[in-house]
Amino acid sequence: MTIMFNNSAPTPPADGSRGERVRFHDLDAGYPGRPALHQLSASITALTMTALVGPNGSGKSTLLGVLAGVIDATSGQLRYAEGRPPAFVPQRGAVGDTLPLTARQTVEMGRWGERGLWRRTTRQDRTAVDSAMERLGVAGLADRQLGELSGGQRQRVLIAQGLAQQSDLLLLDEPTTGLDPEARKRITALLTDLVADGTTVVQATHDLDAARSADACLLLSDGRLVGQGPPEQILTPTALSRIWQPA
Ligand SMILES: Nc1ncnc2c1ncn2[C@@H]1O[C@H](COP(=O)(O)OP(=O)(O)OP(=O)(O)O)[C@@H](O)[C@H]1O
Repeated sequence: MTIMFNNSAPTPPADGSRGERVRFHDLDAGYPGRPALHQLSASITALTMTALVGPNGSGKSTLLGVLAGVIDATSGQLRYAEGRPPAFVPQRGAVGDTLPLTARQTVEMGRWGERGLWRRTTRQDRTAVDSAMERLGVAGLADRQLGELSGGQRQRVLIAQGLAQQSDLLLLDEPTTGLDPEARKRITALLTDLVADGTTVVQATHDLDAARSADACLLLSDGRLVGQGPPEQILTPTALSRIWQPA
């Protein structure tokens, strides 16, 4: 497995086209005794929103994990354009309810990669945490225990943790799952704003409205990439019914 970094910055070239932020080729990945991704090749355009779509078990979280660097690919190539290390927002259900952490402490964990566990918090850390919490509308929840928050509040705290990392590449695993339609819309609008502000966003989602508002979709089925392109070309009724057909 090769991981490469190149020197093309993720800013749009003068002709208005956008560069690639991430490219992968023939990527295989999985878990002991269980291959989950097979020969995936695609690119993520900088400063766009990409939706990873597919049925349960199709490999969306595994692909996000590989892009985030928390799961090792077993073969293939993964190339990042120059930029900061990705920020990863895991599925809400993957974060324990019983962790004795306040909302603010949870967001502060987003700064660990920058400052390490032991260095004292700097003014820059505090500013990053404050601004992420304000942007997600969770500043008023700072002292509440994470486990006491509603699903939507907890989701916003986790996204704030991702934002506090101040990366230009934000990877989110099902950020709108389990939320009411209003909360889903708010999070989708926020992600769209982040793209406009210079972030490349990749989200795994079962929310077809969110996927349709993305710039590009990667459609997965059984660990294989079966479609990539603009949502109107990929999320067609035929493709969706074929992929979601009961076995
Ligand atoms: N920790 C794990 N150990 C072993 N196998 C796993 C593990 N996590 C996922 N898998 C398997 O890898 C495959 C892909 O799972 P993955 O979680 O990436 O799918 P997904 O598309 O994100 O699913 P969902 O929509 O249900 O979240 C599935 O067959 C799944 O059973």
